[in-house]
Amino acid sequence: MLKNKTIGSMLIVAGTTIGAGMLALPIASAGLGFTTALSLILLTWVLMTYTALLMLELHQYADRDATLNTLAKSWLGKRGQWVANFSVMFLFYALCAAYIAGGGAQLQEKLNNGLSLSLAPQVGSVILAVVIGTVVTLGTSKVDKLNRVLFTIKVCVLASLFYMLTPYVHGQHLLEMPIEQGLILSAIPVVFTSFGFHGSIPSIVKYVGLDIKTLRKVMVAGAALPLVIYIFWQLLSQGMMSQSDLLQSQGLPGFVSSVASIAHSPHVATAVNIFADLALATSFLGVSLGLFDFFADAFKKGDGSKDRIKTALITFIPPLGFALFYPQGFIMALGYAAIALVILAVFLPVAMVYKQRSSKPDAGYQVKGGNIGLALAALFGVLIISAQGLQMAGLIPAIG
Ligand SMILES: N[C@@H](Cc1ccccc1)C(=O)O
Repeated sequence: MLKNKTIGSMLIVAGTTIGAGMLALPIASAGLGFTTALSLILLTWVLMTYTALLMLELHQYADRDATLNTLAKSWLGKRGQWVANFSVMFLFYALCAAYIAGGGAQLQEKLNNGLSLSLAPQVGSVILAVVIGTVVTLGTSKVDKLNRVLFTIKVCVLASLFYMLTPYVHGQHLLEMPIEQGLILSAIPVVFTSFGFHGSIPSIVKYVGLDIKTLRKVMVAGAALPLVIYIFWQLLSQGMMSQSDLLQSQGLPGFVSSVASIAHSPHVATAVNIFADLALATSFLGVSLGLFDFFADAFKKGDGSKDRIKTALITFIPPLGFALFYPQGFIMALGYAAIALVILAVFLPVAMVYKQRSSKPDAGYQVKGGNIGLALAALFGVLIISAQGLQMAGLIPAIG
């Protein structure tokens, strides 16, 4: 059973991580050249795995169902708790709203085409929110089961895409250098967000139990799988087109049609679209699970069905409302999501672990790297926030 949960949890981590961010990667890193993009991806992966392990270092002394709210309260006091709660809610509501709006529109289009209906996009959003909301309310083991199915299909679709596209990769495209140094800074927040899953760590701890050895495996493997997939994805996207062609593609649909026309195959476009839908679905599952458990803890809701339904309403109604009434307002909110993610996935773990290590010198599990590791992680956090700030102020090119 535990082994089963270990694999399931690893897939929840990988499924949450591989989402909208991966779809944005080829365009976000278009002007970097393969080597630079690869270095940035590797560096971000190290950072995110490191901070996920820091979270485990914290969880080992806390209750099994502790969340960022309780951890921040005990290590950083009321103000820290406030910052933690605000960043979790901001990040998760923004992501859920974006998934509901984006996924809902895709679902509506499929229903209309498949069943010759003429539903409004909002209907798609409502259906998507109700389906995912029901699964999350039914419990983590149901999320695990659905996620396994979706994730397996997602990997198969991706594998067939890789198979179809590899012949079109040209080595010389991979040797291109960055077009403009500023583009590196612009790509940082997108790459960083694409490796994000940290809000779901407390849910995984609650599900697996406080077995730090197993949890470490879950985090390391769960973050390594996206790394491998992202590297292949970069090889394909940057190997098939020159940087200038990539830079000219108009968002994801433009990128998909260029790829499909290079491969002379409509199947490629279908596969990318299916993959995009599944990426949104698994990421939405993981993110809403994290938000659900966060609220259950914050409002002291139990695991009875009445309480779970109440928690589900707090989790899903606000982002659904935003998605229905302000479908476009989220591009901006997503820009800020990177900042909330730096707070939640870098600054808070670093600060809490620093405090915990000073008060418990003979700690059980301790991530390697000491204070230098903590300082470097914090420094990267500052760099990411600065990159996002410069982009918002219009001082470096914005992408996506
Ligand atoms: N990594 C996710 C986004 C995400 C960030 C932070 C937490 C959870 C999910 C994506 O690419 O879509």
